[in-house]
Amino acid sequence: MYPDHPRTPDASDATPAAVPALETRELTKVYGTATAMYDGQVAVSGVSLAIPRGSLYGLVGANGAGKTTWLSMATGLLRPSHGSAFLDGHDVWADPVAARGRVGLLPDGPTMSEALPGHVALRHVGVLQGLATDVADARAADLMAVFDIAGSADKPVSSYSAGMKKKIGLAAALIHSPRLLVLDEPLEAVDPVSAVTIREILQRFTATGGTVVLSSHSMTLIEQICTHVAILDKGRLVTAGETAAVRAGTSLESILVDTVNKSAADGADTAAPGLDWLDGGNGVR
Ligand SMILES: Nc1ncnc2c1ncn2[C@@H]1O[C@H](COP(=O)(O)OP(=O)(O)OP(=O)(O)O)[C@@H](O)[C@H]1O
Repeated sequence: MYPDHPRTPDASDATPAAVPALETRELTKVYGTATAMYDGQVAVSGVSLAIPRGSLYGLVGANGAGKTTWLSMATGLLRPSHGSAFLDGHDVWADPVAARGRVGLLPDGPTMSEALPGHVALRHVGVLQGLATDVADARAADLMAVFDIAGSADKPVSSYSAGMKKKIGLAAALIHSPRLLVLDEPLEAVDPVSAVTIREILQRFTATGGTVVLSSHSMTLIEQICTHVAILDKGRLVTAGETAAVRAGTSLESILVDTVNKSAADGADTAAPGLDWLDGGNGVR
């Protein structure tokens, strides 16, 4: 039932297993230009992380923790302020063609021309990734069937629901059968049935030698399918490792909540306001 095209062999298949699929060293992003009045927004601060090949690596953190910024820098979508990133040992900025060809990306935002019908948009992505047109068409059809959006193949992507756009974005990330998948919140807005399918595809992908890095706010998803997990808080890497070791017998949710609460308490100079006025409409307006 799943797309079953073998990954195209290339020189990268000779990469030693010890070389991480993705590695960042001291990766840092400061948005904006620092002035006398403004320090700039430090979104990611000195994150060094190695993603082992064959792992299904989860990235978690509160809203604004820096997940999207780190993923974007790690894959060459966003230039870092400092530090470096490597895909299969290739420097993302010094050797962009070799590095970026290895990765299938589901970024936070549109990945294709949304004015095009879904199957045409996917064909374009496949051809841009070096596939012959007939191969791209066949894979687009396979992927749209698996993700249950084949019935909308002739409709423009702009007319798709949020979940359908997520699924066609995932199809675009998979179409060239990459070695590494980097997915920003792949299950956001996706229905439960499709979510099961996607989880199975990701697990199958790693079982056949691929590597997946994904961000998610679903601790259940991370606990159930991720071999490894990293926690970001306010742009800093708090902890990373095998999921069981990071959990250490407790839940990821409680670790994340404790981490965020502790750093909020450390940074607060006054107690957060309550919402006493939110009383079901019974109080004084
Ligand atoms: N283009 C930008 N310009 C300025 N600041 C930005 C920009 N993009 C993100 N930020 C800031 O960088 C920080 C990290 O944002 P980022 O989107 O990476 O977090 P995230 O962990 O992916 O959040 P979420 O879970 O809400 O998607 C936040 O403080 C955010 O406001």
